[in-house]
Amino acid sequence: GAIQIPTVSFNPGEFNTTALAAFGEYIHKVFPTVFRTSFIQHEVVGEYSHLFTVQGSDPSLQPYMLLAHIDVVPAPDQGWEVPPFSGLERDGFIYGRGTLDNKNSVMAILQALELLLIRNYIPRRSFFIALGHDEEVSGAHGAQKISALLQARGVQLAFIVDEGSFILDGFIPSLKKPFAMVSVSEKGSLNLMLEVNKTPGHSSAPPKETSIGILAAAVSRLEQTPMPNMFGSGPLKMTLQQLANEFSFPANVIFNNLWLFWPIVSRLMEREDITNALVRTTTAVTMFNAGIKVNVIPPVAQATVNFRIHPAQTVQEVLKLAKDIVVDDRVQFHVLESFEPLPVSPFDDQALGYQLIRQTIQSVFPEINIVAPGTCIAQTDSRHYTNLTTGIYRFNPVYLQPQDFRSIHGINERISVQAYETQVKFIFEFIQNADTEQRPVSHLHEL
Ligand SMILES: CC/C=C\C/C=C\C/C=C\C/C=C\C/C=C\C/C=C\CCC(=O)N[C@@H](Cc1ccccc1)C(=O)O
Ligand SMILES: [Zn+2]
Ligand SMILES: [Zn+2]
Repeated sequence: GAIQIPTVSFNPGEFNTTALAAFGEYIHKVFPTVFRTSFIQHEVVGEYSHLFTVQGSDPSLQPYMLLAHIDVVPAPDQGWEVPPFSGLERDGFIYGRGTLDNKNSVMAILQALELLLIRNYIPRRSFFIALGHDEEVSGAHGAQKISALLQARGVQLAFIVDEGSFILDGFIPSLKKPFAMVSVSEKGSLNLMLEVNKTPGHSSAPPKETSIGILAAAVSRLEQTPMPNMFGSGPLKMTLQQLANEFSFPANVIFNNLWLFWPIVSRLMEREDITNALVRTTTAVTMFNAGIKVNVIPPVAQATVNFRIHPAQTVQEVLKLAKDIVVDDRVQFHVLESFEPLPVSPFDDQALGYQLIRQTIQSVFPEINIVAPGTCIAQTDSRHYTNLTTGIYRFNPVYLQPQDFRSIHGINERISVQAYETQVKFIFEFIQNADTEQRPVSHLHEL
C-alpha cells in the first residue's frame, strides 16, 4: 500500500503534494493503535513530515530517535519488470520505488510500534520517530524543520538511527561472508557550477576555442585527476581490520597487516567504484548545458560537478583542489551548495546507540558475526540533526548485494517479504533492547 502512493520528490520545493497528503492518511488507516495511544503525540511538521513523540515511563532515560523518509525519487516505467508504483509481489519480492529507499523503514518502524502497542508494551525510554518528506531533495522542509522544533523544545538525544548502510553481501570479492556495516560518519558534498563566457558570433569564422571546448577541457581535467586517496583517515581502516579474518588467503594476511600493506590496500580500494568512493572525495560531472543554435558560437557553457567529500577533508579544501586542477582563469567557479562531512560518531563499548544496534543484529541475524563501523557514501536526513546528538548511526537491517545497491534510485528496486518481516522484527527488538539495562557486551568475533 505504501509503495502504491507516488510520493515523488522532483526538485527542492517540488513534490507530489497530493501523494504526500495521501500517505499521511494511509498511515493513520493502517496503524490505528499508534495514532490513538495516549502516550504517543503525533505532529505534522512542514506540511507533510511526521513527528511522533513516544513518552516513555522512565524520564531519567535519555530519549533517542528513529529516522526514515516517505519521499522517493522519480521512477519512469521503462526497464521495470513490474510497474514501479504497483507494489506488486512477485516470487516472494515486493517490487517498487521506495522498497529499499526508504518506505521499508517508514513502514517497519510504524509496524513494529503498532505490534508492541497491541501487546500492551509500554516503553521505558522515550523516543521520537521522524519521517521526513523531502529527503531526496535535501530535507530543508522536513528534517531541518523537525530538528529546529526539537531544539526549540530543548531536546537532546542519546542517539539517532537512520538509513544509509546495510548488511553488505558480495561487495568485496575475497570476503567470504556478509557483514553488517553501521555507518558512523557521512560524506559531505559540494555542488560546483563551472561557467565559461565568450562573445557569440557566426560559426563560419569560429575562434580557436569556444566556451564549450574550454569548459569540456576543464571538466575532463577534473575527471582525469581524482582527488587524493585518503585511505588511513576515517573509519575505513577500522572496518577492514575488523573484517581481516573473514578474508580468504592471502587477503587475510594483507588486511591483518595494514601497517605493512596499506599502500597495496589503498590501491586495491580504488579499483571498484563503491570502494573508491570510500577512500576519496569523488568527482561526478552531472550536468552540462551549452549552445543555442547549430550556427551560433555559444555565448555561455555551464557544467555542474557533484563532489562527495571524504570525512577527512573540508569543503574549502576540495574547492581549492578543484581550482588547482582546472587552472584556467577563463573558467568561473560558482558554489551552488555545500555540506561538510559529518563527524565520526562514537562506536566504542560505551556508545549506547552503536551497542544497541550491534546487540540487536546479534539477536536477529545470528549468522552475522561481524558488525563494523563505516562511512555512508551518500547523504541522509540525519545530517540535519547534529545539533541534537553526537551519536548518529546509519543502518538498515536488510541484506544488500551489489545488484540491490544499483536498484536504489535505479530500476527494479525490491525487497523480499522475508527481509521486510525481519526488518520489522529488528525494530521490534531494538525498541525493547533500548529499554533494558545496558552492560558492556562482548564482541562476537572475540568469543
Ligand atoms: C570495507 C567496506 C567495503 C564495502 C562496502 C562499501 C560501500 C558500501 C556499499 C553499499 C552502500 C551502502 C549503503 C548506501 C548508500 C546509499 C543508500 C542509502 C541512502 C541514500 C540516501 C540518498 O540518496 N541521499 C541523497 C541525499 C541528497 C538529495 C539531494 C541533494 C543532496 C543530497 C544523496 O546523497 O544524493
Ligand atoms: Zn533514502
Ligand atoms: Zn534515495
